[in-house]
Amino acid sequence: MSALLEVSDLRLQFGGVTAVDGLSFEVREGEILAVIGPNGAGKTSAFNCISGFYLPTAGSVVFDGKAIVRSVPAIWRRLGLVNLLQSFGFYRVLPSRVTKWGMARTFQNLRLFRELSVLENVTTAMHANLREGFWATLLHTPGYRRAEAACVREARGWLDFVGFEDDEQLYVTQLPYGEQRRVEIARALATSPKLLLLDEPAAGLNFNEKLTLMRLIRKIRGLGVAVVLIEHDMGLVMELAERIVVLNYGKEIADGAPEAVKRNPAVIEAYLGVDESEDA
Ligand SMILES: Nc1ncnc2c1ncn2[C@@H]1O[C@H](COP(=O)(O)OP(=O)(O)OP(=O)(O)O)[C@@H](O)[C@H]1O
Repeated sequence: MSALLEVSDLRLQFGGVTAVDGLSFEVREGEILAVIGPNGAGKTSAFNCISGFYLPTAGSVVFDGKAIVRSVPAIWRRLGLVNLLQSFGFYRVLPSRVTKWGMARTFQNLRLFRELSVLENVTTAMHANLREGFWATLLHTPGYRRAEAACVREARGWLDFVGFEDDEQLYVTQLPYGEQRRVEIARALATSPKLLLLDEPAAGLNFNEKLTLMRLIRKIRGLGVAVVLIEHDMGLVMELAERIVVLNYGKEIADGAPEAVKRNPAVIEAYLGVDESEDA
C-alpha cells in the first residue's frame, strides 16, 4: 500500500514548550491507525499541524502527493517575517484547502454549528464543493436549486450512513452528545475525504455507543477511507487499530501493530504501564 500521508520530522513549539518533537510517520491508503500517548504528549498538536490549523516550527507534511507544510526560506526566518508572510497566506495551506484535497477531521471538543440544524450542518460541508456561480446562488436559478437538492439528498445519505436516527431538523444542541458526535462524523464524510482524522471520537460515549462507533469506523474504512484516530480508550484502540503510533513528550516512541506496541517496554513505561486496566 502506498503512503497517503507522510509526516517527516514535524516539530511544534509554543514558546519554551516543545509540543511535537521530531515526529515522523506515514498513513497508508485505507488503513486504521491510532495515535496514542499520555495527556499532553502532543497528539492534538500534531493533528493541528497535519490538517493545516497550526503552522509547525519545522518538518514536512505531504498529503496525497501535495505539501501541506511548505518550507520557508531561511532569509525570511532571519528577517523575522515568517509570521507576517504566513498571515497573508504565503508558505501555508489553509485548512479549507486541505479539506478540498481530501482530508477531513473532527475535534476533541465538538465544533458543530450550534445555530444550524443537523441537516444544515452536513450540507454546509458540501457547499464548498458546489460549482454554481455567484449569480446562480443569488438568483436561485434552476441549476442552483438542482445542485442544492442533490446536496440535501447526499447529506441525508451520510446521516443514514453514520446511523443518525433523530430528527434532522433539530438544532445540534438539542441532541444527546453521542448523536452530536455522529453528526460531526457525517459532516466530515460529506467532504468526500480520502483521510479522516478523528480526535478522541469515543470520549464521553457509553459502552454501547463505543461498539457502534467501532462498527462505524470499520464501515468508513470499507469505503476506502483511511482513518487516523487519537484515542485514550485502550480497549477500543487495541480492537480497532491496525497500527499504532505512540507519542510521549512530543516524541514518537513506538510505531507498530497493536500486539507489538502492547509489549514495547518504552510504551509500558510511558503509558500503558500506568494502569493497564484503566482508560488513560
Ligand atoms: N495553544 C497552546 N499554547 C501553548 N501550549 C500548548 C498549546 N496547545 C498545546 N500546548 C502544550 O503542548 C503540549 C501538547 O499538548 P496537546 O494538547 O497536543 O497534547 P495531547 O497529547 O493532545 O493531550 P490530551 O491527550 O490531553 O488531549 C502540552 O504541554 C500542552 O500544554
